[in-house]
Amino acid sequence: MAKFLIVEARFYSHLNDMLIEGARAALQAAGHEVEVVTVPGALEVPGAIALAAESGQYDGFVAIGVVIRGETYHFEIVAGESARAIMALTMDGIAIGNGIITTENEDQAIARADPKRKNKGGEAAQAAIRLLELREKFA
Ligand SMILES: Nc1c(NC[C@H](O)[C@H](O)[C@H](O)CO)[nH]c(=O)[nH]c1=O
Ligand SMILES: CC(=O)[C@@H](O)COP(=O)(O)O
Repeated sequence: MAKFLIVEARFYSHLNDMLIEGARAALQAAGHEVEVVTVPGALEVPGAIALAAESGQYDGFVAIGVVIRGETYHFEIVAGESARAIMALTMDGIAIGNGIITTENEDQAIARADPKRKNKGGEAAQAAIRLLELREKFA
């Protein structure tokens, strides 16, 4: 059994609830322990994961959040920079699944957050589980 931390950017609560449901189900089905912490937005997720990884208390991480395009360039910054920073942490050997969905509108986000539809939360959890397996295989 491993210990996973879900770091959620709670910008759209109802969508996060679905993403977390999917992620938690996948992690628990694989026999892992799950904790959840909350940050304001997707830009804070990589930093929170870095802090938690430094603590040595967790084996893997799932980033959860929703970024929906608005009127300005800020979508590109929030979506792109959170993904880039999470990828950089992954390249440092931290097992992270990225479940921060980035969409043009809420309908697209609902389809991807719903565990009974595209289940992107569960998908991200499976990715984190696999990366942890590989880290242990290559250790
Ligand atoms: N617009 C969205 C944000 N914006 C907030 C940023 O993530 C960040 O919290 C703020 O800039 C303070 O540093 N965050 C999301 O997760 N989703 C959005 O749609
Ligand atoms: C993704 C965002 O930053 C977005 O929610 C903000 O909307 P806007 O670009 O209209 O300020």
